[in-house]
Amino acid sequence: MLQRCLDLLAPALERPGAVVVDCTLGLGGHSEALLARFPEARLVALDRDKEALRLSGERLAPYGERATLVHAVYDELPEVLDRLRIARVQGVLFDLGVSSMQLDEADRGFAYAQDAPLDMRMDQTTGISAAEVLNTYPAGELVRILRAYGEEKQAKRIVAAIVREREKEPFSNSARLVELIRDALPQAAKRTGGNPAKRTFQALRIEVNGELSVLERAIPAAVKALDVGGRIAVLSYHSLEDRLVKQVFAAGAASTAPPGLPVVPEQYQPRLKLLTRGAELPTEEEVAENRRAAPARLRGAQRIREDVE
Ligand SMILES: C[S@@+](CC[C@H](N)C(=O)[O-])C[C@H]1O[C@@H](n2cnc3c(N)ncnc32)[C@H](O)[C@@H]1O
Repeated sequence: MLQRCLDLLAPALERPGAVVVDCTLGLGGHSEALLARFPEARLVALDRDKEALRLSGERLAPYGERATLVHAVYDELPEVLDRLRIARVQGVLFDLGVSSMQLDEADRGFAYAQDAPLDMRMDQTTGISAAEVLNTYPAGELVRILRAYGEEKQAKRIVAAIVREREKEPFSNSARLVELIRDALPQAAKRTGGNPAKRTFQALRIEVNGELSVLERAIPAAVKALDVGGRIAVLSYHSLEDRLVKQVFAAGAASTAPPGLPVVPEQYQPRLKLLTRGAELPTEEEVAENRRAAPARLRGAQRIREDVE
């Protein structure tokens, strides 16, 4: 889907002095593709994970001053652009979720397939770990998180088992949680939806990193940073993220005029034009090449009007 992101952003970036922000640098694959495809553009790339910045810094070193890498959470985009004295940008890309590096490095605790300390913080310099969430949150709060962020139908059952177990001994590693979930679920629930621990792990990761609240602030901030004509592309990997992106784009693309006006004045006109019909999905070939791309959803929009303050 990288190619489609690049095509979607292209009309805004094929000009001298264009600035594109990669809000989710990761290992720098998308950033490198942006620099290669748009030779006249400057890249600003953010990641909250210092290890990602270190690795992609080496990868992007050949691009010299065209690439500026910043350790930041993506809802800090307005402050980052202020510091760099960049007033407006022509493109923004989000490739949400965790990177393959984070999943593959067992000791980060994101993967349910390997035993590791239950950390799950993307920025290991701040915040609380997944183990602390499991060991300290009240049962009702854990049920809410599993339902809201994991869409886990068996939340009550799983949380009852967690609370029972943590009283005997606090959680520290992933294998014990995976085993507990497998034992807690009824047979029928185990047969559907892949690994039974998948939804709980997703929910914990979202809670630990405050992912949805950060995204809720970041997408409108990114739209606001766009120049008129500028474009934004967002790749999301679960329905909660995609729903949020869809809502922000739909609100921007709608007129805010009160009903009954014969002519819609400028301040009520839409600020965004949608560039994708619904969400675009990966092709069969893309999924065959990379199984982690299977749940991807791409949405794009173009800024077509200034805000009227
Ligand atoms: C799916 S990966 C991006 C992979 C990247 N496109 C590449 O080509 O390697 C998502 C990255 O976004 C980072 N990330 C997730 N949430 C973030 C946030 N709120 N602020 C900044 N970075 C974030 C993660 O640390 C991770 O490195």
